[in-house]
Amino acid sequence: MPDAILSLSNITKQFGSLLASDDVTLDLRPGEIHALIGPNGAGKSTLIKQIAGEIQSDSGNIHFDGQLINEFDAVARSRMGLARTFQVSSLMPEFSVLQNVMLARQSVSGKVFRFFRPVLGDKSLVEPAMAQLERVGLADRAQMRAADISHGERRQLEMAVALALEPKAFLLDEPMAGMGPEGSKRLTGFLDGLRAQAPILLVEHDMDAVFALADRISVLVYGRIIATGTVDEIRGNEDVKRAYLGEEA
Ligand SMILES: Nc1ncnc2c1ncn2[C@@H]1O[C@H](COP(=O)(O)OP(=O)(O)OP(=O)(O)O)[C@@H](O)[C@H]1O
Repeated sequence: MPDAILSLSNITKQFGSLLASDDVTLDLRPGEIHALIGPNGAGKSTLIKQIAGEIQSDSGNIHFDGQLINEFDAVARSRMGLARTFQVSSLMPEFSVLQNVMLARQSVSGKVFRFFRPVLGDKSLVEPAMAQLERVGLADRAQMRAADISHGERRQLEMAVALALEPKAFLLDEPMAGMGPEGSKRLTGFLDGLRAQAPILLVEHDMDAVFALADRISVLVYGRIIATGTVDEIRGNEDVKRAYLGEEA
């Protein structure tokens, strides 16, 4: 079994009397899509936030790329190559589509700028940024303001920004949300290929996408992982059917 790039051991997080993460242990291995599913309020987003460093766990350890990262803040984790995407806040709406990707590129280029202007004038960033836009199918929108593109295109742009960061792992929180059937299909195909670049921890309610993509699935219910396994194992698991999948499986 290949070494995990990301591993959580015995993570707990309590909000008042609510145990949002209850002794969670899971890992993400090279080349895989590991889906995290579960009912509303099960604690999926809370877990992603702890991995990304946005909220602190009460106990447990998180290792990423061979290091214990419990004490690292979100910026440090993202610099290490942990890419959290599909947060609209990560885009700059007034900048062009191309400029958004250029800004992401410069953050990994090692150059430090205090202001945006020098970045946007750096011609060496244009070509790699355009290449990322080509990959996600957004090259023809390069000069539009990020604020003016469609919802689906914004998702593609977030993906291009994530790619530009050259991450070692992706954390994707409901990428299919708000997408039409056509958009979901396109994104599913894209994510399928993306796992070759970096493994993906995928939180998603769209079960068609999860069953099509996941190498492994973990099921979270009331903050606890009740099962981890392949698509077939999870579909056939009686506890999972009772707690979440019901007729859907
Ligand atoms: N900052 C907070 N303070 C108090 N309670 C919180 C906080 N954040 C989340 N919760 C609670 O923790 C539980 C888990 O929430 P979380 O958003 O992680 O679930 P989820 O599985 O992502 O749900 P969904 O599928 O609806 O997005 C919920 O009961 C939620 O109300």
